[in-house]
Amino acid sequence: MSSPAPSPVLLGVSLKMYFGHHQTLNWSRRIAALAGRHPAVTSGAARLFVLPAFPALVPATGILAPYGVALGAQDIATEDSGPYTGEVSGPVLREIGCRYAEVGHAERRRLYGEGDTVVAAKTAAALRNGLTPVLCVGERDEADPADAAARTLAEAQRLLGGLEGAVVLAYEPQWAIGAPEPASADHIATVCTALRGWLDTRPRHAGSTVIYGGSAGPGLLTRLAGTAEGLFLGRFAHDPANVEAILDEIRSPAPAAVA
Ligand SMILES: O=C[C@H](O)COP(=O)(O)O
Repeated sequence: MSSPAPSPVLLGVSLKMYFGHHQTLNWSRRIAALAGRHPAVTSGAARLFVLPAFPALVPATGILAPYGVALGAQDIATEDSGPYTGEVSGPVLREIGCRYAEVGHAERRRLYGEGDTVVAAKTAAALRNGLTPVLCVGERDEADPADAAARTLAEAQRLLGGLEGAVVLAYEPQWAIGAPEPASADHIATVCTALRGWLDTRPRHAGSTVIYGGSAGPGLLTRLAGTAEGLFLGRFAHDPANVEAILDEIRSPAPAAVA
């Protein structure tokens, strides 16, 4: 009997606020072309999602969605409609074709004062609107792997406590974001394994995925050897050649033998 196919590797990219509008669309065209021809994507061994700035969501969906690349927002309002100047609601994100909404990123916590209450409310907003939250969790200061796992697990438990639905849990140790190198493979494996183990005890989060972000780039997936279910990429995805190098690390299923 053949063993079941492994779950697809999930690769997400947040463009944060790095690119101009036309630059975002040009980059999206290159990623679409890559997704259309790379065997890791065309075989279903890898799934891609992209989180551009809000104004690019509609045109980038037109470019990327035909190649199976999902789109998502880098933020979401806690409320679904009303007098919330400057916010973008879950229903609108859903209406324009988003599949994901990022919540809890360290930059939003640090620069915009978002705390657990807001992060949990944004996670709930994504779930009730049929969007998969990309919920970022991770320790602020460098800690040993066991300590980092305990802190990150407690954070995930706090944020997801009363909620139900599949999430992407993005383990992003804050000290590894914007750094020259990611956390060590051993560190990432310890924390992601703890998160996965907890999710496995929660049927209400069936279908969830644990990925790693924080200076992730080519070579890391291989070093992680399946201990994370994907990567959340930042700067190192700006060059599509790096995205291609990461896809090259994902083994595509061999074509079925002709009888
Ligand atoms: O959203 C992505 C992460 O914050 C990682 O960004 P980075 O790879 O540029 O450190």
